[in-house]
Amino acid sequence: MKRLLIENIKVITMEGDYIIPKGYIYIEDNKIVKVKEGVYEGERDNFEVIDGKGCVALPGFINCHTHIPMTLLRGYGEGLPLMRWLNEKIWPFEARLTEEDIYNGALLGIIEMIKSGTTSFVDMYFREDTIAKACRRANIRGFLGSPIIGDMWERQIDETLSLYDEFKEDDLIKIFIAPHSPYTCSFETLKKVGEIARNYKLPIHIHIAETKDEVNIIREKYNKTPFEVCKDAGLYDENKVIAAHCVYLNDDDIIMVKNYDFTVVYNPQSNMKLASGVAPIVKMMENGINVALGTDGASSNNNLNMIDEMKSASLLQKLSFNDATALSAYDTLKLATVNAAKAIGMEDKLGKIKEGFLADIILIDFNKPHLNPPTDIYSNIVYAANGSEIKTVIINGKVVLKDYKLLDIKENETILNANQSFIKVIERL
Ligand SMILES: CSC[C@H]1O[C@@H](n2cnc3c(O)ncnc32)[C@H](O)[C@@H]1O
Ligand SMILES: [Zn+2]
Repeated sequence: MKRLLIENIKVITMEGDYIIPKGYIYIEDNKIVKVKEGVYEGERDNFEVIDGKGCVALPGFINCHTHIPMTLLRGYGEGLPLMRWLNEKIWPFEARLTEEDIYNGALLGIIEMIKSGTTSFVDMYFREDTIAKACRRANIRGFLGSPIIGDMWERQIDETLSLYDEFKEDDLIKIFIAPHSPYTCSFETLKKVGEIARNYKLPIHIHIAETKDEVNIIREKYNKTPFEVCKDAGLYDENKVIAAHCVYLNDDDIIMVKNYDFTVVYNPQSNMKLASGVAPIVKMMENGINVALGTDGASSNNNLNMIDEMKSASLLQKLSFNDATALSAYDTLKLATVNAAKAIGMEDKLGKIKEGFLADIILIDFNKPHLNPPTDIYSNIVYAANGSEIKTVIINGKVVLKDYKLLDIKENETILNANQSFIKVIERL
């Protein structure tokens, strides 16, 4: 059995607002066995010990909406709104990606995420089998959905089912079903996806109501809102749904989705960058809808940093509702941890530092000028931190980042490979 002890540590448990001012976290294999105030007094033979002095422990962040290999498209297709961005720049580039490029982009994204405190991500992209390999290489949790989009949907559903077969016993990888959106999937496709999700108990990961253009396209085709179309196709019935964006929803949509197991994933930076709009997150939360947080792909953000995203998330709601009390720092932290764990059906295993939970933990180094004085640690993490303070990252009980250094992955080589992939794709265009 592997034993890991983190001592002299302040712990933000995310169990209510319970903070342990100075204590220890004791981990056996991949589970948290003890979280306690004070000094560990048991025996110490065969232990890995981390001194957490000056650090704050937090559950690892769960990025609930990504397209991880899109790190290769960082800075590509700048300055366009969604539909032009996709049609003119992104989709032609993606059509030329090889499996190797996808692996290189995924590994680059994964190390960027680990170094900024993310320990799980919910992804939608081509070749999730390859992305799973990158997850295993880096020891990160991936909730992976192979896209269902356009006319090839029957073959794409088969792909999802074979991935499900391959990974159903996996510790780190879980397979989701991922219809791209109501504007790129037919009604028949959405119906079939709903059925498959029910039969195999696969959570659904989809984009809904991201832009006004989408709402207009759907209104013209169906005379309904995007949320109504998905409901009428039976997508929500008995299924767990994780819907990215949800910028444009009316009061009836809000009342409708709150009756289902439905999580809205707020992507503030992507929505600002593509000028898609501001999702009414405060209103959704007041109505009891679960809200989580995602970065979206690196091409519409342009990073995968959840600390950065939290700051935008909170500030944008305050500005949009003209209310400084809106989306507090603590509630914003919940979007990236507790609410995210609920979104992926892991609320009894992830999102808190709690006995019996999986050991996905990050240590934030508060010995930094910009994090002092530590008057309000929630506010310092959400508004003052920038990700560069993530000193140690533990995923599934394994230390993957220690003293700011990745233990198992060569960072420079990963960067080089991704840059070479980008150049090769451009040559193929
Ligand atoms: C078919 S895999 C996922 C697909 O989605 C594209 N994408 C990336 N960001 C967005 C977004 O904000 N809205 C809609 N689609 C998006 C990505 O480029 C892939 O083609
Ligand atoms: Zn997206």
